Amino acid sequence: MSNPTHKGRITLSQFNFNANESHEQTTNRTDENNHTNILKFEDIGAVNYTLAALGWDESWDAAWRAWEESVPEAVHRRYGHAWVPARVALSHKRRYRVFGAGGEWLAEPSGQARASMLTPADWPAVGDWVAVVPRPADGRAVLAGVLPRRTRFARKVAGSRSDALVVAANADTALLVTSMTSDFEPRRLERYAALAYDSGAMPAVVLTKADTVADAAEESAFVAQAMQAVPGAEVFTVSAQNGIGMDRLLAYIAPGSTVVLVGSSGVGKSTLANALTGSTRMATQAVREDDNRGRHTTTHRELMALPNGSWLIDTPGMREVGLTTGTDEDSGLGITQTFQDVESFAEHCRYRDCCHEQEPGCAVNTAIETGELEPSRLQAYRKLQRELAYAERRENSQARRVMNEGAKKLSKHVKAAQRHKTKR
Ligand SMILES: Nc1nc2c(ncn2[C@@H]2O[C@H](COP(=O)(O)OP(=O)(O)OP(=O)(O)O)[C@@H](O)[C@H]2O)c(=O)[nH]1
Ligand SMILES: [Zn+2]
Repeated sequence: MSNPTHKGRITLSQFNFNANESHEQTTNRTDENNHTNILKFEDIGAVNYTLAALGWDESWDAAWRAWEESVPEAVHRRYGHAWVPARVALSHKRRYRVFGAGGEWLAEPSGQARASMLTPADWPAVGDWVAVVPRPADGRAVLAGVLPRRTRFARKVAGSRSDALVVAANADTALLVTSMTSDFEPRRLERYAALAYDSGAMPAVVLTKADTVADAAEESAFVAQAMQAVPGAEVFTVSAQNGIGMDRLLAYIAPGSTVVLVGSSGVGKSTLANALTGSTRMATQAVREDDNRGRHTTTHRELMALPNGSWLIDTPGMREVGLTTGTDEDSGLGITQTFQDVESFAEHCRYRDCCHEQEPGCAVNTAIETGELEPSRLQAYRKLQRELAYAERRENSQARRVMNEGAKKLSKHVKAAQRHKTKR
């Protein structure tokens, strides 16, 4: 596969940009993005990828055919002969910068597509594969549909609604980034791992700032704790400062695959993204191009090509991803996978509903007594379960409120209709 390369130059018009797509509080990072933006491309065809280079494979082919079959006849007649697959590289207020075979377009959903986007989670997200109908004349395209996602990172939309907004789609790997400093916090790593498993992406741990670690022994201690926090995950130690460990990390990221960075503020995600992409310019650093008119150029992309032919998703939204429960039956799956060790002991508890408190025959407590299991693991497990239970309760009460409101409205209607009837 040939290396994807960026060609040409993108000129950005000043546009009030809020990458979060909703009018809510933004992070510093998004604030910095507020005035750089995306919509005007002077150089159509500035990128030139093949579908395979974008991550397309046989199973996407199958998904594409299934999607085409699901599309109503009328839509087929209107667009069917002209639509092509493309991948969302940047999203902005329900407009999408997409990469397709040999070009990029600014895509907007058709009325038909819009009608099928019932909740925010149905809207396209960075990393999504979409069907677009390009209009070669002006670099724009109609977005006709979104292919079902393999994986998704979602976060709650701020406010009272419990809708989730997808901030990164179709990532194969989630790099859980944390630094080997006093910030290091195994419990947080566990939470991020649960999040990754829930998304469907495979977690790997990246321990940053290796240059600040005193010696090999200290580094091994960090690695050991990370391995314990995320059992079975690969652990990488890197320094973006001196480049140590970067080759090993890059080698782990398969060509054609998509990785996403997950981690708290300040752990070095942007620096890592820079080091991985080999670029010195990032989202936050728009370079002044034409002082007279105050224009800026930037290479800012949320879907970024890595030199080995893989893709990195770094969206501002990823920085606000929190624990979401979701309503699908596999919610809680993430916890199970993050706490494989705790749960494998729990299988041997005498009682199926054992809470691992004081119950007789509790295999988890036995494992703690024999030193096979760290007490902190059980504490973290309980804490995460409590948080999930809390989130579920909150969602349920929200659902009840919505239902109550609906019922009130309905009874108003019924009463009004009855009054109307009796009048007549
Ligand atoms: N010594 C050292 N410092 C680093 C390294 N990587 C990042 N830093 C520093 O850590 C600080 C935070 O790095 P960022 O890359 O901005 O962290 P971030 O995770 O993107 O933070 P947010 O943008 O707030 O989410 C900066 O001062 C970096 O210079 C490293 O490998 N070694
Ligand atoms: Zn037990």
